[in-house]
Parts: sequence; structure tokens; C-alpha cells
Amino acid sequence: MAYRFEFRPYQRRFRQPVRTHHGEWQVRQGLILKLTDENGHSGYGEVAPLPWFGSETFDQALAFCQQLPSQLSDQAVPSLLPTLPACQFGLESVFANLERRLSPIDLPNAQCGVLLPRGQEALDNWQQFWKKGHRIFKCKIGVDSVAAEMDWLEQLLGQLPFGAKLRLDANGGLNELAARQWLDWCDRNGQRIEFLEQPLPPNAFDTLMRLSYRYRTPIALDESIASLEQLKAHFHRGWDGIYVIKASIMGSPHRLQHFYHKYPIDVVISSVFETAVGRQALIRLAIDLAMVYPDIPHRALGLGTQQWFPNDGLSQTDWPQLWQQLD
Ligand SMILES: O=C(O)CCC(=O)C1=CC=C[C@@H](O)[C@@H]1C(=O)O
Ligand SMILES: [Mg+2]
Repeated sequence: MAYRFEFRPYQRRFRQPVRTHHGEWQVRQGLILKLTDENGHSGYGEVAPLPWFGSETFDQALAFCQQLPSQLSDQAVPSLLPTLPACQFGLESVFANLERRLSPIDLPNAQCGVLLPRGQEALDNWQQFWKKGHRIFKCKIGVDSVAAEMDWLEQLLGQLPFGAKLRLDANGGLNELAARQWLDWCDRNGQRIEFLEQPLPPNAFDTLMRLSYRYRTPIALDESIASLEQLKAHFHRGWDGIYVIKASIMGSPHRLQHFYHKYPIDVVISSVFETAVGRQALIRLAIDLAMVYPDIPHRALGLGTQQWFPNDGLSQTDWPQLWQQLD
């Protein structure tokens, strides 16, 4: 069967820059894909590059989409180069969305971790999310001094009810001493810290392994395992911590699911600040993975990022309307 392929670039300015050890991120650029079959049914997908995690750039993804024919067959996808993981994910998703014809669903808020702003704004904002049912809160560290960030987070823990859990994310921005200070701090805060994400850069694998044995608080990796090849390498080198999977930049979701069938690793499906189109593909993937091993407890998804954008219509799940407004 032949399908009409269309794509529309988008860009979304964050309400405030996302400040991490990588720097300040002001605008999210991506592409929405649309595939229409001969009966007029359409499916949608999203290409959301994250080059500082190792994916292609937006310009490379745009150039790739521009050179695709306007008529695609379903053999078009598997042959993508591994250097275009966000395009690979988007194309497999658009075919799956068309073929499965599932209506958009949402997550219960308790199953969706919220990325809070830093500092005083986190103290001012967490309650609105708690009232909406969120129980998992993520905070970025590794930007200011350890002392200043610990002071802020102790204030936050002092305000959070005991049912809440914190995820800390250093984006590889700590050195070993600071990582040990943070892990000691996490251990001293008992069960209230779910994990410490990427305390050291990806090239510090041996130290990350050592720290994962020395401290009780789990260590989660995302920059280290940004591609499926890196994920497999970490698994076979013995990483038995948490895998934060940014599936939107990890290429084929089918290949990821195939690996998970064989090795049910401890996974968090995490956002790269996609629109509702990409977010829906991640929710579907998370459900598919959970259904493989329904008896394993599954961690909340890291998809609580919509509040970082103004109400620009790209968080809605009325995709024909979302598509129209990109014209
Ligand atoms: O994982 C989450 O809970 C939210 C998404 C998130 O934290 C990130 C998305 C994209 C890039 C980074 O700034 C950051 C991360 O490092 O996980
Ligand atoms: Mg992270």
C-alpha cells in the first residue's frame, strides 16, 4: 500500500529556559509527521532531536524529511541509518499510529513525574502539581554549588508531604566528590529520593558502577544510554541500576521492545519535551513494555514536562487540529 507522507516543522519557546549542566535550552524544535492511507485515514508521529544526547540535529532531521518521497510504502522505515534515531522513532511511530488506530489516552498523574523549575520556583510551584495527583517530582542539580542546591532541596523536602518522592538529575555535571556528597545526602533522606540520575558523565562508567554498589540510593543513567547500542553495552557490562530511556531519540521502538523482552531492565520512559504527538507514542511504548511483564512494578514515566510550554495548542491530542495550526 502507498501512503501520502507529509511533515511540518514546529518550534516551541519554553516559558523559561531549561537550565541544566548542559546549559540553557530556550526553544524546542521538532517535526510532526503525517501519513495518510488510500482510504483517507491518517496517523501522526514526531521527530524530536536532542543532539547534546547524541541524536541528529533538527536541521539534519529536516533535511532527511525533505528528501523523503511524498509517497511512502511501509518498507520505507527499517532501512534508516543509525545516525538518525529521532527520525527512525518518528517514522516507526507514524506507521504504528496509523495502523493501530488507537485513540489518545493519558496517564494518571501519579504515574507521571513532574520536572520542577529550580530553586525558589520549585518551592512555589510543587503544590499545584501535588493537588493534581502528582507524587513524583524531578529536580535538576549540578548547576549551582552543592551547598546551595542541598539547601534548596532540604527546604523542598521540608515542604513535601511524605507520599512524595524526588528524582535528582545532575546531567553528568558532578565530579566524584560531589557525587558522593549527593549520594550520602540521598541515603540520609531515606526512601524519599527515588534515584540520582546521571551524577557523572558517560565516560565515568567504572566510577558509576562503584558508586552504585557503595550507596543505597539507586543511580539512573540517561546520557550514558542515549542510544540502543549504548544501552546494550551498559547492560552487558553489568549495569544493574535504572535505565532512563529517551525513546524519542533511541531509534526503533520495535528494537527496544525486542531487547526488553529478553532483558526486563529497570526502566523509566522519559520525555525530550515532545508535543502531545510524541508524548502519546511514549505512553503507548510504556504500556507495551509494561504488558510484557505485568507482574514487575513499573516506575512512573518522566513525562511531566508540558508545563514548560505556553498553551500553544501543541499539548492537545486533537491531532488534526494540532496539524492544521502548524500550516
Ligand atoms: O525525565 C523527565 O522526567 C523529564 C525530562 C528531562 O528531565 C529531560 C529531558 C531532556 C533533556 C534533559 O534536560 C532532561 C534529562 O536530562 O532527563
Ligand atoms: Mg536526565
